[in-house]
Amino acid sequence: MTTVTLHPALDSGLAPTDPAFVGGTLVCACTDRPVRVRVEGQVAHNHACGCTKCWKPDGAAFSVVAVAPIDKVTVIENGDKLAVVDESALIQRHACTSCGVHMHGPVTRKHPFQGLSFLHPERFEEAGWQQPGFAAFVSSAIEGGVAPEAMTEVRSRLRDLGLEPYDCLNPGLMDYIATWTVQNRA
Ligand SMILES: N[C@@H](CCC(=O)N[C@@H](CSCO)C(=O)NCC(=O)O)C(=O)O
Ligand SMILES: [Zn+2]
Ligand SMILES: [Zn+2]
Repeated sequence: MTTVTLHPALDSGLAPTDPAFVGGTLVCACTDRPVRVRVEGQVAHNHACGCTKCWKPDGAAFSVVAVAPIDKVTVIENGDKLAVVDESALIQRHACTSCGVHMHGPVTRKHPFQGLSFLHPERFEEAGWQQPGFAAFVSSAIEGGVAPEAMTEVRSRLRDLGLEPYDCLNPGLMDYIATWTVQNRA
């Protein structure tokens, strides 16, 4: 049986979250002119995501992705290297055109997540960022190439890490989306 690589920040156990983390700088993988993005404050709702849209390190089946308010996220260096991956997507993922790392993903459209930017906190130069709390879009990992037969083991390993696996978002976020939908009916 081949063991699926979940993600480098998951496979060897989660690092501690620092309650005093005040923010930091995300850096892409380029050695030449890396893109840097400043984030003020701690990230929220960090999760492992199995969807095909989120950026993953080479060989990883999951991304690690969190949110911060758009106004707390600023591109500070080499932003000319960024391009939007898919203009039609809800999350406007800005990727480094040299190394491919997604550096920020604002949601500006009318949506429950409007005003949030999706970030990959493992790209922080600093330690202490909020660790993932659940696993989302787990079944979508099959779309990304994980063998269906491996999914029982994948879900079991996620649970062992304390990351309850869901095939969409977690119940708190799904309830939030549904509540917003009711309140915003035309
Ligand atoms: N099966 C699809 C799912 C893609 C998807 O819906 N992804 C979610 C989660 S991304 C981070 O939590 C989403 O909200 N996407 C919005 C967007 O991508 O703009 C697949 O795997 O492709
Ligand atoms: Zn880069
Ligand atoms: Zn995703």
